[in-house]
Amino acid sequence: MTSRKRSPHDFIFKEELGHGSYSTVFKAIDKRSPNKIYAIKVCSKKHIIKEAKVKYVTIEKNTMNLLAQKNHPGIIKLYYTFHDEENLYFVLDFAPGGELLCLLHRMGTFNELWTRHFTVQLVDALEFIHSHGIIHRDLKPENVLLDKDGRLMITDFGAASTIDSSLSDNSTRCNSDSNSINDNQSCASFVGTAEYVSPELLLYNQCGYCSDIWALGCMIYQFLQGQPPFRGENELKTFEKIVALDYPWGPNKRLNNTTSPVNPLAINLVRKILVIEINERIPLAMIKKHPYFAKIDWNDKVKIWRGIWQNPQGQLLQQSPGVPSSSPQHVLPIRQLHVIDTPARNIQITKQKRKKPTKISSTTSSIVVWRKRLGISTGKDDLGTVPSTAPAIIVPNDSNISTATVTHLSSNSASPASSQPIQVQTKRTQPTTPNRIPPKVLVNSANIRNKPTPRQKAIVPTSPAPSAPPAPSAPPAPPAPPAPPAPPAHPAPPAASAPSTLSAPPATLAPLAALAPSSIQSPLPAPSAPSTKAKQLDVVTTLDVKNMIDPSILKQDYVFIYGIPYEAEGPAMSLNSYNEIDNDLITSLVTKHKEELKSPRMFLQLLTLKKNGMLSYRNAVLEDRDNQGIIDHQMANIEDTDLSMYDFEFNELSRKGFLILEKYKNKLWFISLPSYSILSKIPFNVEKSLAINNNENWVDCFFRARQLLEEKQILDKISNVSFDSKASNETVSPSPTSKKDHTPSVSNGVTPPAYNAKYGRQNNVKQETFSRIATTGKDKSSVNSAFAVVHPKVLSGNITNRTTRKTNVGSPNSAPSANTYSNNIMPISGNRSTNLTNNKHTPLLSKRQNLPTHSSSSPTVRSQIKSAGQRQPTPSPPLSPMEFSAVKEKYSVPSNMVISSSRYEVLHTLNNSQTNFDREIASRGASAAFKSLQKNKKKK
Ligand SMILES: Nc1ncnc2c1ncn2[C@@H]1O[C@H](COP(=O)(O)OP(=O)(O)OP(=O)(O)O)[C@@H](O)[C@H]1O
Repeated sequence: MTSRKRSPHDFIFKEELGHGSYSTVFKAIDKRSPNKIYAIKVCSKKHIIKEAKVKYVTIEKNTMNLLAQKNHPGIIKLYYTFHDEENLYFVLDFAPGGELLCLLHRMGTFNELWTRHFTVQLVDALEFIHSHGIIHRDLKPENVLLDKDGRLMITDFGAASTIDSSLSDNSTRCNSDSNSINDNQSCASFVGTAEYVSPELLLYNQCGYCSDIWALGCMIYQFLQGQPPFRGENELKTFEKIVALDYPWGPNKRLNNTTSPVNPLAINLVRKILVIEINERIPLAMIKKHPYFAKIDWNDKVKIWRGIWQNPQGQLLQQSPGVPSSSPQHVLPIRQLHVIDTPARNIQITKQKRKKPTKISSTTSSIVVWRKRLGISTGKDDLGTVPSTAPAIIVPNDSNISTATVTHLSSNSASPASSQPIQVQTKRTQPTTPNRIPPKVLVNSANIRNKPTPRQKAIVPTSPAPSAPPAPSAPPAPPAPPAPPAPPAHPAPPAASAPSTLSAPPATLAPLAALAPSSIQSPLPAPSAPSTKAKQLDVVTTLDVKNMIDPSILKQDYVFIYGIPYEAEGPAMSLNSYNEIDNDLITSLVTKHKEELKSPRMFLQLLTLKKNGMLSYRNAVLEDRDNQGIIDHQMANIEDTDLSMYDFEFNELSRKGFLILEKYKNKLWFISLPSYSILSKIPFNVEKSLAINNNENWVDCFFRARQLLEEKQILDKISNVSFDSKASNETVSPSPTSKKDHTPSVSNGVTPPAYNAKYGRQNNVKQETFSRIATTGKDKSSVNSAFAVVHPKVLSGNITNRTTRKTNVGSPNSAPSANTYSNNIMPISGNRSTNLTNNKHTPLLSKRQNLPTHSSSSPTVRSQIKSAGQRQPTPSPPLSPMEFSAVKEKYSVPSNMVISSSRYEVLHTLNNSQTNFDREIASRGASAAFKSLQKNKKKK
């Protein structure tokens, strides 16, 4: 690490890359050497102290300092640290590829080659970390970032712990066949993330290098299966699964629904890692010798540390033993992945695919509660009563349950239980239904479909007219409709998206299992009759399917619709200034039409959102009353780049929620959700209950629709590409650094993405994707003032996501977890009240919260950070036609590249405004209207 004193003034702060529980990370350029781009982690001192995070910051700094002394490609390097009155600053390697988790979620699972490639790098990096006496303790795909070439870099050492050097020397730490265990106080505290926490920490308050290895095993599994092995409905259930080794294997399932068998060697490796007994858990040294890595030359660091999209097929990532050569290899070409190498990566498929792993808080309450429940002593960290004996862990009766004894490893017998062996009933073998649907899905399925929601109850009349004609608008249930696809927002357990395969054993695995060396146990259980549980699942699924009205509908419900025409006039404004302006525009229009909006409408409309993105409505009353057939009025297509969505709580008398859809140059659509009381007074018979998914929020479903479309586009592309040498020789888009030099209209450091007009337009690529997040924070207060504006044209707008731990405000790579949209969703409503009655208008678009304070930094730095964080507009330099074509040429990308929304912005802008780049901007509609509105304000 360089000792030269640096300060915030030495850097130009650009856009925010994300934030963690106690920090915000910005991209920054070194003023002294502008070619150097860093990630600067800014930690507000006040916040750190208030949230009692001092310990973690210190650990992180010390650990990274230690590791930075020796360069290792697999570790994010800490270059400088400094502080001012307000903040601490960590200057780090910039990882433009974002989190490995994002990549994984984009792809669903990694194929054989990628899994091995990343695992090899993880093992090498982990070995390096361990060789310095450091246990990471929070290894997970979220804490692994990617550099521009797709090389992974481990980060987030806030939970790290050092092994007392007296306990083991270098050779025994990681190169020997033993797994060191550390039971010193700091090491045994509860840190980590529920899904990746090791059994020794859960059971004995202990962790060691072996705990990182456990997490590595979880990650390998996740690469192959798309989600971590142990995931319960809550933390406690997750812990139960961990100590019971309860995890299923299914085929490697890709986003395009193709499946390929999992290499039995990989399964074997994971099984050797996910072992409760730490002495039996395979150590790193042995992992390297595992047949899964038979062709890896661990000494060839250059080869090992090639970026994933630098790897020509067949070199490092050779076909491995155990996998038939005919097995499908979906390897993206280099340029396909370049999309994540730019700030413009905001395709949201993935994050929505998962349930956010729960980070175990420093209070460790979950583990303490869990242990207490099981009567396990929590040793010195236990604040509760200590039982005299440690009872067996109870897991549900299952034919696969075997009993294993986990001996207590601690020499420290602080608690009476610690000297007792703990009987753990452990599922050593794979469950009989490898493809079983996770309980969560069953619960959802049953609950959602079979139990009426409050709203459903409300709209079912107490005494329906017996002669009521069948709903004319209800399309007949198709004879064998496909089961509803799992919402993209859900993690993709193999069976979740294909309920029809619930009880079927994965046939694709069978031939592969036969190929496995005899020493390797087949991952497949012997085919057995489906369990009662599975049968129940089938019944539920069948019922669900029968009950489905139209599988193409994502959501359908009764609403009041107001279409308010407005004129888009006045000069255009820059994309970057749109957000704030737009907010005011909406506020103003709501004010203007408040009387109209407040007055209840006579007729409810049945609003329908289809999975293809089409939004239409029909008059529920007329159709229902007169049986006149369905007249669907098209409103918009969700993927329309000119469409934006807003969502805020209306909270006025009977109104429950409020949603605005804006269609450029057309109308503002105000969609109001009727309250239960209104619904119950509806005079007509709606008991046919055309409502579908009415327990889900509209905006969430819009996101889902977009997500489905996005996924489809990506899958279309992925399925069309092949990974050959030709592809790898083609030009790779410029690095973010080089782009910058020629980037027009760079505000907040968001470089214009590359674009290919020919491809984007002519091939009918839907470039528009999701939005960035406008505002969010971990704490409720920040979220409460959040208001998401989603506008694809404005660098894809903003989404507020109250459940996401991290939010990359201003960074397109900040796509919020897709899962949050579908599971926890409701990104925004409830917090953005527009009090029309009092005629007070809370700003609809709140400023970003949770930023570190910068008041004591220099005005320049402050303003840089501020502008980076708050996305204030910066003037766009005009481009001459020649410059324009140079830019266009420079950023043109191969035709197989996914174009995300930000790319589209530039594409669109360049396309439409060759001569007046800085004036003719894409969002001419509402933005222009608002300009005139602003003028009016000024006049007043
Ligand atoms: N070096 C980096 N390069 C690029 N992006 C980064 C870098 N470091 C962090 N980020 C981004 O910023 C986000 C926040 O990082 P940070 O380390 O502050 O939080 P975290 O470690 O993920 O959270 P916590 O420490 O609360 O668990 C990350 O999720 C990542 O997306």
